[in-house]
Amino acid sequence: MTRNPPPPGASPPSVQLAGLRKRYGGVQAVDGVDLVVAPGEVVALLGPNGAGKSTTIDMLLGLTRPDSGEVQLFGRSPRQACTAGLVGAMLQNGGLLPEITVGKMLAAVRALYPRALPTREVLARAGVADLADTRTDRLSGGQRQRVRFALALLPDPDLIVLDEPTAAMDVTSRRAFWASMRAWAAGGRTVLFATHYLEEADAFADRIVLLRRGRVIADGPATEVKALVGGRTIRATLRGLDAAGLAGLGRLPGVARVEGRGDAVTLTCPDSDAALRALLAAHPAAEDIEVVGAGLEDAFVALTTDDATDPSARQEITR
Ligand SMILES: Nc1ncnc2c1ncn2[C@@H]1O[C@H](COP(=O)(O)OP(=O)(O)OP(=O)(O)O)[C@@H](O)[C@H]1O
Repeated sequence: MTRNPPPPGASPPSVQLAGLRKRYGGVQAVDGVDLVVAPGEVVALLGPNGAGKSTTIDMLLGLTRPDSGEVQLFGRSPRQACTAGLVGAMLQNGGLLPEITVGKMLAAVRALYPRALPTREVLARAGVADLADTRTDRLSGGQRQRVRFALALLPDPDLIVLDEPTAAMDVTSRRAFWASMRAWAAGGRTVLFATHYLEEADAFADRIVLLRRGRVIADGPATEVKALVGGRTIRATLRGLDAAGLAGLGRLPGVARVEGRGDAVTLTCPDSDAALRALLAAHPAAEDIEVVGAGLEDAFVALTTDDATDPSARQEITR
């Protein structure tokens, strides 16, 4: 990552995280995250429960102080960037003002920003114009989320940060939400969003940052990360395989993860062709060989959960 100042005239990155760490008691929630997001990028922070997505986002926004490391947004501290109205955020537990209509709430919050979009425009952009006269305590879970999205759009920010934005939405609301978001981002704005869903990251982001146990384990274009996690599974019977032999399978080319149960082994493979050749070379007596396509979600879960037989096998996908 670049820690030098940008050349004169170049715009600074929208987000620059360097060596970010945060520990809660015995849990290392974030363990050395480096990330640079350029203006106009749409980045998904992807990872299972507890991977450190929300903690990273809270530090990025200046809501949680890192134990060590640095955060810069547009070359400024998070507080300076937020005060200047450069950043809009939609967090998991953000509240809405009670006993007031959506329209009135947006107008009240709008007055706090140095520059802000007209309330009517924000209602339309967030797809909640029909909720302007609805009281905030009468909104459904999905509607609340979309109103919170409207709040995030109010300052007309250059960067929007969303922590699991579609968590309470049904399929129709999800689609409508992403359509609004796409239209907003099309103007060259930067978007960083956290999600558990690989499909959602793939559909919307042009770059995926995969987190596991507070660390970045993959970072690249959605297509590359998908290829990394969306491989195939090889199953085979290897008679008399011991623990060392099982660990050895995890080191074969093209293999990301290995599981063994008795004589039956299952290999999760980003490159099943290379893995199969290597498997047959190492174990010519292998029997009952099957190669099956892994669903993207299944492969993602396999690569990011903590119950792998041989943790060293997963180092192959670390960049
Ligand atoms: N305030 C806190 N106090 C103690 N532990 C915390 C706190 N916040 C987070 N953690 C722990 O830090 C780890 C990372 O949590 P974090 O919420 O950042 O993960 P996440 O990827 O956002 O998960 P989820 O998808 O469930 O929201 C977890 O083990 C969590 O229990």
